[in-house]
Amino acid sequence: MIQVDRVTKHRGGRLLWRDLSFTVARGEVLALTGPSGCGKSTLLDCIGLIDSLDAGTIHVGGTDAGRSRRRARRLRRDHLGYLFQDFGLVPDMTVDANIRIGRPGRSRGARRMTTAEALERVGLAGRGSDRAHDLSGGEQQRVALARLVVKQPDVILADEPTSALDDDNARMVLDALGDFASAGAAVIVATHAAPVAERAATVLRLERTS
Ligand SMILES: Nc1ncnc2c1ncn2[C@@H]1O[C@H](COP(=O)(O)OP(=O)(O)OP(=O)(O)O)[C@@H](O)[C@H]1O
Repeated sequence: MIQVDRVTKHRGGRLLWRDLSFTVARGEVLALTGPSGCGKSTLLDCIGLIDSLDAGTIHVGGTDAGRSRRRARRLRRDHLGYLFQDFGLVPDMTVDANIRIGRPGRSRGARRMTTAEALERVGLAGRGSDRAHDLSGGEQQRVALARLVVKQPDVILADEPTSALDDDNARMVLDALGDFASAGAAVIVATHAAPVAERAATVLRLERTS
């Protein structure tokens, strides 16, 4: 589902990674680990088509967006889903509106779940008209999960998704990521947390180059 081929990236004059290649299949969870500053978030951003490479290619579902912004936009809309450490919600918007940002995505199987059903799935039934900024951190990450539940993307990119959460909410997020993979998504998680990496089928450790 994700094919990373000989990618290279510099930041601020420093080499982050050179000629890096790997693949992530549907149903697979890959953990990206390594010391602070080694470029985990940057690599996720490149795979998520919100940052650009210096060299190499990344295919998402067989398509390389290359330099085409339109193709990148389509791939983001149709295939990619994100989960961030700081939740990535629009604070002044309602929970329902935040969940709808993820659509249209791709509906796997039969009917797409409604926002109300997705909220029930993540334990937030009836909270759709609350403003995102009125929710706790754990609740906000549940909203971000509900957005993925509705969108059902083929690829989920999660950047330190549990580091701002207590143990119960962290476990819920990890269970949900496992469920997305079981349903056929390719999942990549950047993390410092050993329990997160332990759940992944594959661990890719990046090193600091200097
Ligand atoms: N917008 C930016 N402009 C210039 N340099 C940046 C920018 N964002 C990050 N960097 C630098 O790029 C390098 C890689 O950062 P990145 O956030 O990808 O690492 P990371 O492995 O995810 O780190 P952490 O584990 O601390 O989150 C760091 O040296 C960082 O200072």
